[in-house]
Amino acid sequence: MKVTVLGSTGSIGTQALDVVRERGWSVGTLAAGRNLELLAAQVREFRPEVVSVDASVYAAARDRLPHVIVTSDVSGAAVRPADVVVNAMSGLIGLEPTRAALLAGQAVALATKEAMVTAAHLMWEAAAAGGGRVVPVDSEHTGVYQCLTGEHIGDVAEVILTASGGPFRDGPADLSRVTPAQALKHPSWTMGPKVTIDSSTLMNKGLEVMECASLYGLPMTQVGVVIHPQSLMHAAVRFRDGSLKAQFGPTDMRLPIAYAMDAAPTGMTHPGDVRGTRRGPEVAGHVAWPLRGEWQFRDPDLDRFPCLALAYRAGTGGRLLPVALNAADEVAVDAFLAGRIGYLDIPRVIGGVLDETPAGDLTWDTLHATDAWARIRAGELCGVRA
Ligand SMILES: NC(=O)C1=CN([C@@H]2O[C@H](COP(=O)(O)OP(=O)(O)OC[C@H]3O[C@@H](n4cnc5c(N)ncnc54)[C@H](OP(=O)(O)O)[C@@H]3O)[C@@H](O)[C@H]2O)C=CC1
Ligand SMILES: CC(=O)[C@@H](O)[C@H](O)COP(=O)(O)O
Ligand SMILES: [Mn+2]
Repeated sequence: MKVTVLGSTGSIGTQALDVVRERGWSVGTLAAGRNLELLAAQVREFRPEVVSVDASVYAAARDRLPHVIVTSDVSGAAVRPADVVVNAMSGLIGLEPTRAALLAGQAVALATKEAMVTAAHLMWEAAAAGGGRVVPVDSEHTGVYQCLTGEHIGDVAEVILTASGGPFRDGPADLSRVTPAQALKHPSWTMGPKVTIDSSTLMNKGLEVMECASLYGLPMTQVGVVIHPQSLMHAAVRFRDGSLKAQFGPTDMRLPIAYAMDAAPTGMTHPGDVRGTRRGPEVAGHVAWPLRGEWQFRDPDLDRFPCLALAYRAGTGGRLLPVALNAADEVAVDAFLAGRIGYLDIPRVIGGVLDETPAGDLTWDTLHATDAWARIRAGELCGVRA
């Protein structure tokens, strides 16, 4: 199998290449941002024909990688011939390459949750127009996909996504003095900085509720969240007869990545279009992972973690609110990591932006205009400490 990995130097990207190595697949195209050191090592090992890098390091990349075609056109990289395209870019920058890949009829293993959060119907339109297919990489959404395999989407009563609860699930009571270093200590997963901070505020789970509704064509009211500190159950689906099916697995993203790569060529062309897949061989020695210990489940505390409520608000309101929420969150998380705002300013900034988001329908033009506006407004609100 020939693979493209966008965001190859990140947490998901490097693990996708672990799967490629373990399975003996080949790599045709890699896209990274600015980490030329790691990209050069990946080029030496996997020998892609083309690499894409962020425009700011294009000249340096050409000097450093003379034996490979270098571009800064990541959407162009996304449409190059491949059996599967793994999109592991973080943030809204991953949107255009996802759309380009779907329009070009690619099979996409999609980690970039922002695509389905902000622009689901534009993604599905692109898939319909170009013949592209998509399977989610996100651990909860592959869990839902696997639970839905062989079922009828009309029989779903509720989907439940698990959340670890993040590093502050049991304290401190006062979150106002939380530091970036504390928030970056995820209790169960090792991930990139943006998604790790989002996990600590429960915004990650809020984005995932929206992602789930978009992928499976469900209303927000049918997607719930439960805190499960062990991060071993990833999702469950409750059916109308009262039966509950759950997906469990070790906390290792290589399993969802491998599953999505196997499933993408027969993946979804429209919401809820779950076909399943023949599973590939054992991933990272996990077949015998032990069923031991205590597994706990409890409700999330929306007062302590207002980001989750903000995400439900944006997802339920729909239209341009998810775009504004996503942009405001990206700006607020950056500002928190840079020490410019406090931890509790994150929901304050996002809520302020949502309050002022103009009404309007989602198109590519309104998406980009709203994203640009929300980033500016969030930046202004970051300058104002509560
Ligand atoms: N990490 C995880 O376990 C999980 C992540 N996800 C989702 O997957 C996505 C990726 O997350 P994660 O891997 O943690 O993020 P990281 O921050 O670790 O990685 C982001 C990747 O995007 C690359 N990138 C930045 N700019 C560009 C560009 N212009 N062109 C191409 N690539 C670029 C970065 O490159 P560079 O470093 O070279 O600048 C890096 O390779 C997110 O949407 C996240 O929510 C979902 C479930 C689990
Ligand atoms: C691995 C994965 O899918 C992450 O999105 C994970 O869900 C983050 O952990 P939280 O449950 O703390 O958000
Ligand atoms: Mn997840």
